[in-house]
Amino acid sequence: MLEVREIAKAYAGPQGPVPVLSGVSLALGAGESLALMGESGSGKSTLMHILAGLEPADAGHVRLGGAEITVASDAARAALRRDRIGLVFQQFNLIPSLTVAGNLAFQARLAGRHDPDWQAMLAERLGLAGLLERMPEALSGGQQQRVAIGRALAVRPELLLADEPTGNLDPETGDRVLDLALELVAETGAAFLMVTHSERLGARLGRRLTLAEGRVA
Ligand SMILES: Nc1ncnc2c1ncn2[C@@H]1O[C@H](COP(=O)(O)OP(=O)(O)OP(=O)(O)O)[C@@H](O)[C@H]1O
Repeated sequence: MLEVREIAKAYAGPQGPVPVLSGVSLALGAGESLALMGESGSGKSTLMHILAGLEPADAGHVRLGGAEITVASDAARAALRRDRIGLVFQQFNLIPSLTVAGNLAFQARLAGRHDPDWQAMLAERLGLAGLLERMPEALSGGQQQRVAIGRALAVRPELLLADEPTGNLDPETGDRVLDLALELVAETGAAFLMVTHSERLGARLGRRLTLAEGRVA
């Protein structure tokens, strides 16, 4: 489903290109989960941005269900991200002017796949059914992150990418949010890749992959 081959990426530095990723490969099947770990600066966020099509790679391939993300145009990458990828960040990134219901529906509507029954089921499972008309500013951190997960899953993504999704939550709330995310990705058959610094959280995912200086350790 997700196939990553020999990804390379460098950023321009004052003395020439500084390599950040050097030949990173991985594969993730439907319903599988992977914790992406490694020290600060090892390239985790850069890899995640490339997988999401938010940044181009210098070399290598990312394929999601047969579609090539790496060589697609900016517009094609944006469409792939909208239609097939769910993204969850440490900062919940909800749209402040939309209610919880509006946030949940946002990406699915853009993708032309808004399904009120599926959204209602997600809201119920995520404990958001009583909060649908609230604005994000009136939610706790854990509630906001549950909305972000619901919004990402509402589109029924093939791939759910999460960058430190529980990093801004207290450990107990973070555990509950991760439990829900793991349950829902298992049920939807999405592939799930989560960046985390936490060995404890990483151990809860199916596999772990550690980056060190831009390579698979
Ligand atoms: N836009 C950019 N321009 C130049 N260098 C960058 C850019 N983005 C990231 N880097 C550099 O690339 C390296 C990897 O960064 P990245 O954010 O991927 O690491 P990370 O493993 O996610 O770190 P952390 O755990 O601290 O978030 C770092 O040395 C960083 O300074």
